[in-house]
Amino acid sequence: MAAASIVASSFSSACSSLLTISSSSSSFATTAQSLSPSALKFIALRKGVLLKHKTLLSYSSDSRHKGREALKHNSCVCQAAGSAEIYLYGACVTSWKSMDGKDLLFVRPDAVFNGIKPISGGIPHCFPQFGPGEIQQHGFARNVTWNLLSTENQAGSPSVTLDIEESEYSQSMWGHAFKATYKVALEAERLRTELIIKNTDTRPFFFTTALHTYFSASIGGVSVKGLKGCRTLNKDPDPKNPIPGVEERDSVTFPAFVDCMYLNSPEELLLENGLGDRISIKNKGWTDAVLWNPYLTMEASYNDFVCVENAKLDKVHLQPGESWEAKQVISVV
Ligand SMILES: O=P(O)(O)OC[C@H]1O[C@H](O)[C@H](O)[C@@H](O)[C@@H]1O
Repeated sequence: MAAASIVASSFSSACSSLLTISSSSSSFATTAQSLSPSALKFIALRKGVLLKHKTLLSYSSDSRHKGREALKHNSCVCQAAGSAEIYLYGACVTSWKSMDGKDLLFVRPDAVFNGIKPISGGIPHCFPQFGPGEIQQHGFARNVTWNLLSTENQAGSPSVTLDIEESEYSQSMWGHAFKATYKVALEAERLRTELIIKNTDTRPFFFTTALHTYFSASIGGVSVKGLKGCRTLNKDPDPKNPIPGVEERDSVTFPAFVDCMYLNSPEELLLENGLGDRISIKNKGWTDAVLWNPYLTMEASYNDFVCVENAKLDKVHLQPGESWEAKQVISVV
């Protein structure tokens, strides 16, 4: 799409770029913004038409989230029926607001938006490795800038599609050619994501992966239902040597530190976030789940979020030309 390619080329050198998608009954807008120390570039699309493209010469960097507030301040997006923000850096969805304007995702107060480390919050990717292992914790997909491939507005559901391929940086730690394609679509009271990993190499490879979703919460009131009977690998106390077990509770709560992997989890989990919201987390292809709350190891913020992560913890083996695909839909129920 022409407008999308303008967005991509305008922002290729930027250190941090943001897409905002929003929907309402009568209008649709996608904006892409980019921040560099001296210039903020801004593009707004409405019904697929390029509306604005301008460069602002300064921004304030003194907000808690270094640049995030400045970016939001300069966006012009209708939020009547929900909205979502996606950074090209890490293809990280940093905000998903429902109709009433409440943000159901959480960004940690220690998050930075300067491209120096992964954005700590929202929905970061873990790829091509979940957790510790041969390469850096949670892989590299969360700390590289993705390309904006296209934007769409299908039946009032705005979406963006991003991708990454191997680079000198990725090959310095994982020597394979691949393509990861990630689509994020905003629907009424739902956020849908689709991830496709393709082996574009001449040799087979394997990977593990996850969507490390941070939900806004009041941890004392949080419960996750749907995991009873699952085999577990408890990463507490040693993430490198998880302890096997079986989940026996109907409803998992968070009275202390939690870091646990659930194998062959169901296609739907129900999260009560302790703030009055009941959130359905559905998936296809994400066969496992991870629950994490750092408790007092992150004293400043542990009370305000819970991570419920769709994951693929068994190695996915792909032959040359093969693809793996998984979908997640989160919705307020
Ligand atoms: O600090 P990060 O690298 O983002 O990882 C944060 C957490 O992610 C997952 O939930 C893992 O299960 C945890 O062991 C890890 O501490």
